[in-house]
Amino acid sequence: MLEDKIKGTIRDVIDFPKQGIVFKDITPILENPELTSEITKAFVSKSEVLKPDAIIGIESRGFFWGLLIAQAMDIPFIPVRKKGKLPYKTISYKYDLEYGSAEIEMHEDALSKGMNVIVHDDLLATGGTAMAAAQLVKSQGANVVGFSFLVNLTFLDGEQKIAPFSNNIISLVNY
Ligand SMILES: O=P(O)(O)OC[C@H]1O[C@H](OP(=O)(O)OP(=O)(O)O)[C@H](O)[C@@H]1O
Ligand SMILES: Nc1ncnc2[nH]cnc12
Repeated sequence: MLEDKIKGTIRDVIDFPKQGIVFKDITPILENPELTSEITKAFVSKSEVLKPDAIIGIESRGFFWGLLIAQAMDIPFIPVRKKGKLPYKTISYKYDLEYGSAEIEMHEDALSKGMNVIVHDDLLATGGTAMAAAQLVKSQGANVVGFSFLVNLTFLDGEQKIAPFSNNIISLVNY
């Protein structure tokens, strides 16, 4: 089963980046092209029914599959980046993380009104990051038709935070 293969490949790193955090390191998956491609196909088959016009990928680990999914679906990929990284005019949103706080940005012309998008990231923890990205989407008059994550840390209840934007929450692996 794909979930077992993913779980068997993810590496737990204890106390990174802070004491008490068990960090889910997905980099061993990226070293396995076959598994990476299998994951892309799984995301695409679960995303197709939502008929998105674009995939929003969140820096930095949301870029790994975000672009692969968008390419496979032949739709645009839109990067959401940490503050100060995007060169053109931006809109921004501040949020809390499992281990700190951050601010993310999107180019102000990246979305147009009425567009339907999926917000993608590697991992859902408290949901602060995905919610911030969804806020950026909504502020542009576009719609979040779903979220997709490789990993959902269900014990942190991130789904509760993002469900008001869309109930379509795809996750390939749950802990
Ligand atoms: O649901 P949340 O509590 O908001 O946490 C999830 C976010 O945290 C991680 O990113 P991180 O900020 O560590 O940055 P990175 O992807 O650049 O490593 C992860 O990739 C998600 O973006
Ligand atoms: N425990 C965790 N592992 C990997 N990425 C994370 N992002 C937020 N919490 C995380």
